[in-house]
Amino acid sequence: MKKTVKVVAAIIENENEEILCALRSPEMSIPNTWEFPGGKVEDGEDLFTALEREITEEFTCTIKASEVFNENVHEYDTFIINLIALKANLIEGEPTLNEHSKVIWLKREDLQSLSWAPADIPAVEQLIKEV
Ligand SMILES: Nc1nc2c([nH]c(=O)n2[C@H]2C[C@H](O)[C@@H](COP(=O)(O)OP(=O)(O)OP(=O)(O)O)O2)c(=O)[nH]1
Repeated sequence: MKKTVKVVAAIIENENEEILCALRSPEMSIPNTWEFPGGKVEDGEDLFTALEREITEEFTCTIKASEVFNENVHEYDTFIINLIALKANLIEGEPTLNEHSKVIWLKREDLQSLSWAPADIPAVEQLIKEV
């Protein structure tokens, strides 16, 4: 049976109404795809704490997660992901690359120009519909 992993991802919007998008590196799983940055929730950890921890680890900046925006279950070849996208605000610092290949800020209408990790498509579609 495939394992189900619970993953939190951050929808971070800047003052220009642009959303932070991160490119997974060739060394990461699901390489060279775009994602909302985040990672796996550890046992006993709440979603908000998990996301704030992951962003500090991966980008050396501080966010505050505010609310659940989209939740989706997607089956990959080797595992099932329960992807929970949370709205979040950048509190301190700017995203610095530690593991990812690239980050960019994109307007909602331009999000579909990227090659997203398949599990992220529902969150991308909801963002485009949002305004
Ligand atoms: N962070 C993140 N992961 C995503 C998204 N969409 C998606 O399919 N994934 C997948 C990629 C990975 O297989 C998994 C998350 O793992 P990760 O590598 O980002 O998390 P992690 O830091 O906790 O992982 P690890 O180092 O413990 O392996 O979920 C997304 O939008 N954000």
